[in-house]
Amino acid sequence: MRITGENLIGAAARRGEGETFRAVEAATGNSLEPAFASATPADVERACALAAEAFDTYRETSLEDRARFLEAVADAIVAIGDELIVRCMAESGLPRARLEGERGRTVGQLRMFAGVVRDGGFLEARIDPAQPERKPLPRPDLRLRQIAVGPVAVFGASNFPLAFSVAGGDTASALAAGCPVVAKAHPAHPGTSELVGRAVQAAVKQCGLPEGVFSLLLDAGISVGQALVADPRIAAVGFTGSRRGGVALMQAAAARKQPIPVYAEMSSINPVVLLPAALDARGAEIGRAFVGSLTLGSGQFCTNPGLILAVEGAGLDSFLEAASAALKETQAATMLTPGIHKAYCAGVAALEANPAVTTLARGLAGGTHQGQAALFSTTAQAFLADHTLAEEVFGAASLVVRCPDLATVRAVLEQLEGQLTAAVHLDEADFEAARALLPALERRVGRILVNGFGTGVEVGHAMVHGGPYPATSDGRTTSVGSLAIHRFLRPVSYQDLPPALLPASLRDDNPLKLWRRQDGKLAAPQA
Ligand SMILES: NC(=O)C1=CN([C@@H]2O[C@H](COP(=O)(O)OP(=O)(O)OC[C@H]3O[C@@H](n4cnc5c(N)ncnc54)[C@H](O)[C@@H]3O)[C@@H](O)[C@H]2O)C=CC1
Ligand SMILES: O=C(O)CCC(=O)C(=O)O
Repeated sequence: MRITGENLIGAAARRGEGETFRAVEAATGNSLEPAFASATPADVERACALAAEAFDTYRETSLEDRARFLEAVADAIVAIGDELIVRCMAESGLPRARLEGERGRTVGQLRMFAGVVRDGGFLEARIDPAQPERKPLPRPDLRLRQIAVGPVAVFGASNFPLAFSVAGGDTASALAAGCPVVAKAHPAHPGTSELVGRAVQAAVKQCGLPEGVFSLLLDAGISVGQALVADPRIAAVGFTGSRRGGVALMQAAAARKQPIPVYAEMSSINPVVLLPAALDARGAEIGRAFVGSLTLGSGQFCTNPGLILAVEGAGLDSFLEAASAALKETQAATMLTPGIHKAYCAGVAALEANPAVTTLARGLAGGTHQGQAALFSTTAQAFLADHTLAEEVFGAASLVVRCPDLATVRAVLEQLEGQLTAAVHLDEADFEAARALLPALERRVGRILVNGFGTGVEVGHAMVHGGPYPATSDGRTTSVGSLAIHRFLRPVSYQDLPPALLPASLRDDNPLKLWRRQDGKLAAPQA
C-alpha cells in the first residue's frame, strides 16, 4: 500500500492544504518520505459532517453487521502485512517483536469488541411493564436501552502506535458502541496512521456502511485537534498522551456551547509497594523483575513503575543492590521521538540535580536518541516535602522512597495523585499490612496488582485501565477492556411507546434474544 500523506475523509483521500510535515525516523532523526499535509478547517468540517450523516444509520446497524465490520477492520489490518511493521518500526523506534505483539493486541481488541456487540449485553435492555391498575396512580410502560452518543474524536498515543492509535482501543470501543470515529493522527507516526486508516476505510466500504463512519485527519500542530473537539457534531473524545495535551482537550470540550465528555488517559507513576516479608524472602528477585518492567519499551509505558515504596532494612538493601546491578547492564534504547527523549533527559537531570535525591544507578549510555535508564532514591520526608518528586518522568526512570515504617508508606500513598495502577509485593506474612493499605489504594488507582508490575495491560472483560485524575480525566471508566464501550453510550427511556415504534432490543418478542432486566430481574431470552 502506498503512503501518500493524504487525509482520509469518508471514502475519499484528499491532500490537505495546511502545513506540511514529515515523519521522523526515531533512531536517526532523519526525515522520512512522503510529506504529509495537515487538514484544513474545511477538511475537519467535511469529516464531521459525514460522521453526523452516518450516525443514525450506523448506530442502528444490526449487531451482527456491526460485529462483522469490526472483524473486517481487524482482517484488513492484518492484510497490510509486514509493510505496517516496517513503517511503524522506523517511525517509533520500537522493535519488530514488540510491534508484532502490539498488532496482535490491536486486532484481538477489535475481535473482542465484535464479541461484545454480538452478545448485546451492552444495550442493558430493561423493561418495567405498565401497571394500569396500580393505585393510587397507574404505572406507565417504561423501557430502557443504551444508545451511541454520537461521532467520537480519537487522539492516538505516540507510545502505542497500533494498540492505542488510529484503530486502537478508543476507536474499537467507539465503533462497537455505534459511534462514527474521526481520528486525529499522531504526528510521530503519520505513515503508520495512514496505513491503518486506509484499512479501516476499506472495511467501511467492504461492509457497505456509510462513508462517514470513519475519517482520519493529519496535523503538524494542534489546530486540527482543537477544531475537531470544538465541532458541535463531535459528542465525545478519546485521548491518550500527556497531561498537558489531555487537560487542553478537557478545557476545549468544557468551553463549547454544548460541553462534551473527554476520556483522557494521561500521566501516572504507578506506585509499587514492597512489603517487608516479601522483601526479606526475595528482595533480589523482585529487584531484577522490577528492572525488566521499568526498561520495557525504553520505559515508555504509562503503566511504568516510576515509584517504589518500602521500609528500610536488609530486604530493601538486597532489592536495591540487585536492581542497581541489573539496571547498570541495561542497554540504552531508542525513544519514540526526539521531543520525548529531550523531555526524558530533562526529567532525569532534574532528579540528579535535586539535593534530596541520590542516583543509585544509570543504564548503559547510548546514541543521540536513546534513553539511558536511571534509578534514584530519596527519603519519605523529602518526598512528602517536594511535590515535583511525584511528577511523571516518561521513560525508564524510577524513584525509590525509603520509609522508616509502614505508617509512612501509607502516608506517602495518601499524598499521591490518582494513578492507573499500584502493585504490592507480598508474602502471606504481609497480608495484614496489605489489608490496611487496600482502602488507600482503591481510592487512588484503577488497578491493584499483587507480585507483579503494571506494564502489559491484559485486554479483557475485567480489566480497568483508568483511575482518578490525573491518571485519567474520568476515573469512572476504562480505556482498555470491554467495559470501555460504556464511555460512548447513554441511556434512553421509552415511555408508553406503541410496540410498532419500539427498537428491536425492547420489543416483547425479544427478536435479538437478549438477556434483559424484566421488572428489575435479569431474565434469560426465551428459546
Ligand atoms: N502517560 C502516558 O501514557 C504518556 C505520556 N506522554 C508524555 O507526553 C509527552 C509528549 O508526548 P506526545 O505523545 O506527543 O503527547 P501529547 O499529549 O503532546 O500529544 C498527543 C496527541 O494530542 C495532540 N495534542 C496535544 N496537545 C494538544 C492541544 N493542546 N490541542 C489539541 N491537540 C493536542 C497531539 O497533536 C497528539 O496528536 C511525552 O514527552 C511524555 O512526557 C506521552 C505518551 C504517553
Ligand atoms: O502497559 C500497557 O500495556 C499499556 C500502557 C498504556 O496504556 C500506555 O502506555 O499508554
